[in-house]
Amino acid sequence: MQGFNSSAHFPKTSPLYFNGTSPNPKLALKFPQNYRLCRSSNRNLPMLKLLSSTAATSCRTHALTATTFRTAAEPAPFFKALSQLTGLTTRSGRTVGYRRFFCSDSAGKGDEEGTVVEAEAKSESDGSDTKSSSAIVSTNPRLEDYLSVLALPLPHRPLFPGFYMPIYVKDPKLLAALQESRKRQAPYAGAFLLKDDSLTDASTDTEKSVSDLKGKELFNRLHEVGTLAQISSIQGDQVILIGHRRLRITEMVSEDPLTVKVDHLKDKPYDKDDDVIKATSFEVISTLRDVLKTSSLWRDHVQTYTQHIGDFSFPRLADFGAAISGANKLQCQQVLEELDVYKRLKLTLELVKKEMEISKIQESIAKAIEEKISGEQRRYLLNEQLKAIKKELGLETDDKTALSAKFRERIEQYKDKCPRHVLQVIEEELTKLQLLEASSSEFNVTRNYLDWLTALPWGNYSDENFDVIRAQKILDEDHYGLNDVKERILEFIAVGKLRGISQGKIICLSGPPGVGKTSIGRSIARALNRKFFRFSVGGLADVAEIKGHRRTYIGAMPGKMVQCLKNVGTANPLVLIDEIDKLGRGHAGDPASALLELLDPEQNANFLDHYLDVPIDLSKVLFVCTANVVENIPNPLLDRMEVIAIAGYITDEKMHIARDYLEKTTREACGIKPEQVEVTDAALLALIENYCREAGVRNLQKQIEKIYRKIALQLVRQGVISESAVAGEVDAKSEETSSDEETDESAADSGVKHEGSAKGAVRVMLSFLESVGVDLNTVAVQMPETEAAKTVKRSDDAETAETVERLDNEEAKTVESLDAEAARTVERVLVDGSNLSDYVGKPVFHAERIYDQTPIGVVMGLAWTAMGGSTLYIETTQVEQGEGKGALHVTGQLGDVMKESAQIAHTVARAILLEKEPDNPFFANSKLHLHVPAGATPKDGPSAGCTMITSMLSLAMKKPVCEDLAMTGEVTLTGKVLPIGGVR
Ligand SMILES: Nc1ncnc2c1ncn2[C@@H]1O[C@H](COP(=O)(O)OP(=O)(O)OP(=O)(O)O)[C@@H](O)[C@H]1O
Repeated sequence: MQGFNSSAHFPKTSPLYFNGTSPNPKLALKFPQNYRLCRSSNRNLPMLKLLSSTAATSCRTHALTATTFRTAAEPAPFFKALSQLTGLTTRSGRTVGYRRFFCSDSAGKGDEEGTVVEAEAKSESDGSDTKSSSAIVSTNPRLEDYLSVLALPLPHRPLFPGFYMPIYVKDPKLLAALQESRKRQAPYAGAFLLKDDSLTDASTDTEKSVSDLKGKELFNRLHEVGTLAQISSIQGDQVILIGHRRLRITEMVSEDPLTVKVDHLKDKPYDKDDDVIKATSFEVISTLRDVLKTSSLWRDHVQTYTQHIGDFSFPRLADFGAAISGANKLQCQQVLEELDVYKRLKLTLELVKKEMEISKIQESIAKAIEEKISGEQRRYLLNEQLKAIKKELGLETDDKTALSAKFRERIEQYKDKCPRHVLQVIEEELTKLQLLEASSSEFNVTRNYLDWLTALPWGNYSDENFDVIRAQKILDEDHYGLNDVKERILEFIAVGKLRGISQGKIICLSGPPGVGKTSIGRSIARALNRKFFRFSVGGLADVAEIKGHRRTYIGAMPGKMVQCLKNVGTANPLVLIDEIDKLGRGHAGDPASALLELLDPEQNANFLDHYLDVPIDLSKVLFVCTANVVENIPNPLLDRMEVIAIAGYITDEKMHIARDYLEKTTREACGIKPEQVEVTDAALLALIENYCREAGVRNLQKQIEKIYRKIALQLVRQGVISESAVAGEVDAKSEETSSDEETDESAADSGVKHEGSAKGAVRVMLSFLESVGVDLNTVAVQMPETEAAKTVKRSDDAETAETVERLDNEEAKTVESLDAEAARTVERVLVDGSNLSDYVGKPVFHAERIYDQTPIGVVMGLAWTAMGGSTLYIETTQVEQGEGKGALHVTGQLGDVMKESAQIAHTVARAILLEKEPDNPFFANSKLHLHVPAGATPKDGPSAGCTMITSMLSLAMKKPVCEDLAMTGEVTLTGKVLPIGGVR
């Protein structure tokens, strides 16, 4: 124990070796299990080679115990390098402390054979005074005696000498063999990297599949070069291995568990003073140092290494670099297989350089993210500071205060009219708002709620107009006819005038499309001076659309009525509920029932919207609904409505509407002046009869728009042509004018000449005055000048003014005449029956009159169609005659009802004939064929009954029916004609 600091205490821990030296069993007899002695060959200082107590599973190092330090005065080169590498400084003197280096001399050994025995032997041969006990003699085999070892497959990375590695052994036989060998004091095995299976994906080559490999198969999959591994501990199926020296498999000994014969490999001899090797190793160290600066992971590795490595050498450095690099297993295996130290160092250098690049990228990524985060934090902080400063200076109140102030200001205007309970709710919500955190979701809910609550026009009504005359004027202005509707509105106004207030009512306008239901609604609002709001409920299936969502839902909204009130800003608007007969019915409740609450005058004074949650008064709202088919309106709703039917327009009404309303508005919309166009009555009539036969006027309006658009284009085109013609003429005229100007210039010249003669006369006069002795110095100077100037001026001014005036007049005349000419060229566009098809295309409908004279057995009937109605013929002919052949055959795509009604007609006609001509056996002996053209159009209904009877009787009695007579009506079996509906 000479030279050994016996005062040091070492914890007894499991022996995990990082130094690559084998634990000497001899020593184990003398020293505590977890340390052993070596010495620095330089100064013969005993060196305690600490055996790491690092727990294999946690990779934590606990072995921080007393070791001796080398003095700083004699630092070995690698010691210095690695001292820098770890960033730790050594303390000079033989201080007992944390071990941070290893003996550089041992590097010269170039192999991990530096066992204690050898170290002792070496120290003895060096003649050092530190003597180990040579009495300790090993009875166990030395490392090189292990020539046949169990082969352990390593799936992920090779094991480098000096490193430990935990592996999991799933194969129970192999595990038992390992345990057995441990017991036999020969805890060594061979660890070999597994080759990738060419058939399976490397990533699926899991531990399990590794354990499935056995015998020869496993043998073939092992890399030849591996590591002699000490089995440090076995816990369950976890085996901790410590790498010692390189091995090469020579042959297989036994299959299960796989045992192989091995050669122990030694590094090729090298010159440790070789400059290239030194330089390469320095480069490896310096690169490692660079990586260390950025990678904390590496720092741990290096620290562990420097703490526990015993023999520093070039080969060891190469192994170390490769082992801690993130290189893939094949690259690591390459390093393991390389026995040439210089080449191994080079390979390692490549790997650590790559690592360096990766760590640089890692650093830049980390930096970028850090910068981003810190930038956002900074901005947030600054914003908060800014807010605080502004608040302190009184420049800005915080969000909450500003919001509360806004809401208070809004409600201030309705304070007197707003119901008390609403004011109370608003106040409560405002208080709540102040207490809530601005970033919380509840804050947003409250803010939105207050926004809606304060935006409604509480008690704000528009001034109603009770002037019946004015209202009538407005209604007539916008719509022709519709007297029922107009009358009802005037009644409503009259009642309102007498009572002083108007009550909300529900009017339902029903009728075919395009008869003006929607547009009259707008007109009524105008006549009553109410705000207008329209919403269509066609296809509406969600009750929430009417009653609103509950506030608890994300994105909750109030219903349509609340939206309407906010929109119009008054509490008594006219609300047009369009297409009420097309209300949808979905899973989300029954919208018809929700509308009931909205429309019912009994209930809507306290209409409760789910979102708003405070009752609102809708009793002053005038509801107007529109529907195409009244029968489709849910009964409870229909009950509460006052239905006004608009039947559709007859041709005469359509003519008026087209002439006085549609044409006017379309003309204005197209920017055409009334005098520029004329659409004749014949054209309008043709348009109505041959193009637009529907009950409403929407299609008629479209056709008129079509005509006017075409006229507009025609006018613009003509305008362009005549403009260019005018421009041509103006050019010609201006040329003429310029030649006139030239003439005037010559006239001006003659003026000058004239002026010249005037000046001559003055001169004669002056010489005369001189001759009579008058001192005319001044006079003479002034006189002729003044005179001359005056003369010249007069002549100049007069002439020029005259010329200009003349020219102006001429130009004005030219422009005027050209304008007139242009106006003449842009002619009035005339649309009449003959050119109507140029504007609207070929007629859609043709005259239905097929016969000028209806033959026997043919009668004209009336039919109801979606367009309103039309006429059709019913024809009957005799097919066969003979005793008892009486029968009826019907064609023309007739529905069941119509077929039945044909049978009834046959029976009734027979009865009538029997009554009128008892001797006529026509029906009994004739097979009849009844047809209703056009065969492509499906027809149904009972109302053709009387027409069919007439047609059959006409045939039976051989009498034609009057050609301008049409009929319709269902007939009973006894011959009674039932009343019809829907005909105006
Ligand atoms: N009596 C009329 N006088 C003047 N214009 C009319 C008249 N009737 C309808 N119109 C015009 O016809 C056009 C179509 O009318 P509107 O859209 O109101 O029809 P509607 O009955 O509401 O149809 P739908 O049932 O399809 O909604 C409007 O431009 C309207 O001005």
